[in-house]
Amino acid sequence: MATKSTAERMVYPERLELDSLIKINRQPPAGSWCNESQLCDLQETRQQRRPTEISGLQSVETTILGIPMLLSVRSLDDLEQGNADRQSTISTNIYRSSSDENSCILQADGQLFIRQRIRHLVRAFTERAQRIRRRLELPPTPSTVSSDPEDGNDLRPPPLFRRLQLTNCESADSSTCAPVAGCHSFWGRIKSIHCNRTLDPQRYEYISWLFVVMLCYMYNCWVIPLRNTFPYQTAENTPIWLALDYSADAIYFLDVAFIKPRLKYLEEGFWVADLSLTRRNYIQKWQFKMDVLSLMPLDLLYFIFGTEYLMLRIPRLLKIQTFWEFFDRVDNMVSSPYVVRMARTLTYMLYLIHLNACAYYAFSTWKGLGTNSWVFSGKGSPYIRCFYFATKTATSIGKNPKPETEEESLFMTCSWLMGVFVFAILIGQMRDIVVTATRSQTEYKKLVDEALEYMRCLNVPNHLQERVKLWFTFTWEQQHTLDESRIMDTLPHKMKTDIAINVHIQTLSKVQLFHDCDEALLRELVLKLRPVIFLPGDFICRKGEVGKQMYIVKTGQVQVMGGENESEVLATLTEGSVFGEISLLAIAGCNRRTATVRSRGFSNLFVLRKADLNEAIAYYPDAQEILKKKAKQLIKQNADRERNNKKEQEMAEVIIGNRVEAPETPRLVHTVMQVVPANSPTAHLLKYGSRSTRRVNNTWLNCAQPTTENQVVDHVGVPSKLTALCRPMDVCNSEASHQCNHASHNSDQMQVKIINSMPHIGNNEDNTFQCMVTVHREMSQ
Ligand SMILES: Nc1ncnc2c1ncn2[C@@H]1O[C@@H]2COP(=O)(O)O[C@H]2[C@H]1O
Repeated sequence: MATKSTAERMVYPERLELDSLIKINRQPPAGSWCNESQLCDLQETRQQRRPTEISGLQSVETTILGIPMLLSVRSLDDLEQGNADRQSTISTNIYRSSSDENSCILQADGQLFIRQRIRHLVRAFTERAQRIRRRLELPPTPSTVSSDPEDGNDLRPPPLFRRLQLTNCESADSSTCAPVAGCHSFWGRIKSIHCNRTLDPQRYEYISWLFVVMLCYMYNCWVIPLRNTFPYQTAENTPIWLALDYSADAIYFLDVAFIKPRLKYLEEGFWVADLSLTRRNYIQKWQFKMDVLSLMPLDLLYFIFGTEYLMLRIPRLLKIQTFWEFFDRVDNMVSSPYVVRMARTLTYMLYLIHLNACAYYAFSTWKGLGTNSWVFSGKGSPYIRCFYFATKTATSIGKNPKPETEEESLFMTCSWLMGVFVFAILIGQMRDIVVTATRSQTEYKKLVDEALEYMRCLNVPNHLQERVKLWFTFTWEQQHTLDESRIMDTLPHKMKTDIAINVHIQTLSKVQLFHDCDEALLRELVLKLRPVIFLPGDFICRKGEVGKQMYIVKTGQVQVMGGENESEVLATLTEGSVFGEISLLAIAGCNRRTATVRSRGFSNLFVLRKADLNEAIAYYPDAQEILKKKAKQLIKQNADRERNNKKEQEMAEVIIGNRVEAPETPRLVHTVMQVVPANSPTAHLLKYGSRSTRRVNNTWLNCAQPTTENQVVDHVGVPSKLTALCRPMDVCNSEASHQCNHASHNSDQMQVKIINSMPHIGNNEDNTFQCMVTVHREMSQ
């Protein structure tokens, strides 16, 4: 192994050796190449004529087996150069004279040597490449998990969806074990551990096991000093205590023998899952020594000293690493690590008090229970009384009995010192934990207060203040931070992308637009998305504004408004919809918004700024095309819709106007009417006209009173707009607002034809309805 690595290592002294060898033995004249056949001849000659020289050379070759990289590269270059030269000149540069024989032999030796070296190098490189490949095939480390496409973080749509469907079931090593069915169940997981043979230290199964071992450790920590000092172990309950002790020992043993040696570990950034390696890794650790020591069977000495000699179990306390490991792992795993940290600090405090209580009781029994006012009187529950005393002294709360002897004074001094130093540190830690846990909330509250104070100073209307408050509340509820970027900015770019993808994956997987986009583009875009929250009724963008950003709906609904006065809902967009891209891409040659978009309820959107979008898609022409195509589709859709609307309105047009003086009835008609019977159809027709005439007449309505706003200023036949105020009772006794359509001009000679009208807006104070009518004069005078 050592020789091999020495051979592979390439060092400079060897280069010197080869250089000196070349210098001493070879001084090739320029252009003294020999061809292949000559080379063979020369080799033969060399073998025949110069055995000593060759052996010398061979020995030198052996010494320079580990050719330095620099030299090897140079030699390779030389060789390549030589080969190239030889291609062109070999036919011309022949072995010229016998005086060059020696140099040619050396040349051949050199080439042979270089060939060997190249072969050796190739072999070494191949082996190294294979080794690296094998490593890369190992399972990824947690830090690479999120970016591993195999793991489902590939942003291309199909894997995206696949990722959502991925189960947590880790397939067992196929070489050793078939995949475990139903691996979600506890037993499935246990089986999977058995099949995999090694354990992932970050998995729940291992942490659950750690919890069990930690409980055993706590049991030992608490019970050993307790039973050693307090009279809680009696002849009757000794078997129970022993059973508990040995159960804990059994768990210790299982941990040391079967669990810890199977733990995967990280080496050079890769998880090592080979059982022999994991075992070796554990054995080499300091923890292993401590674990083995903790299992020291000193209890065998019970046979000599008796079972009440609990100090023999003190080595069990050496397994403290498990306690720390458990809390560290849980700290990384749970959503509120503050609780875990508090629990750990509290455990330390309680344990110190426990030890102090045991010491106080031991001291009291040594001095004699109740012998003076300081020692424990022996009345009541000894443990509770002593624990109370220890708490008082450690925290310096309450009145402590005065020590009467030096030993007692010494004990009290130690207790107080412990209280001052150790407890002060622990309580300080607790305060830090609480402050950290609530810091973001405190900051949020401060910000809200500042914002409201500012608005109050500026006399901002109350309803607006209420909206701001609502925004703060909703944003906090949704994100638990007001400045997401502050947290993210501390992370490396790669990790930020991974997190962003993980966070936004649900939404992005629903964005139809991204289904056809390049994955790399998505990775770029995802970091540039900024979350924004809109309240019900908020306008996200308005028609005609300059478009500076586009949006993706994360949650909630937004409405695209269009038509006259933007009262028509063109579309309701939900999760995964994209809007605002038309003006960004300046499709119709203009960068204005083509529609108004407003939030229906509370909406969570992602915003993508124009500059970011342009920067990202600059290198992705395909994506640009897709975006443009989709934008064009929308524009076309809107245009079609507008055309259809116009058509419908034209179909529904109503001609209204003032009654026009009927022309004088011709005399002939009067004569005919006198002749025909009064009830006959002819008389009816002559009197009331045909059906169609009647219909038209009926639509000539006696409408609203004229208002000053009624103006028709256009030329004959040219449509124009006019605002009519109509009283509902005047408008054909109708009550509905849409009857504003029937508003007319009061001009005697004028009929107006409504070709467009705006729906009812609302009634004014004087009980009139306002509507906008587009008219053109049908006839006049
Ligand atoms: N008919 C429609 N259906 C859905 N979305 C639309 C429709 N018309 C316009 N939009 C979107 O509303 C956006 C308004 O701003 P833009 O014009 O930038 O981009 C527009 C489109 O993304």
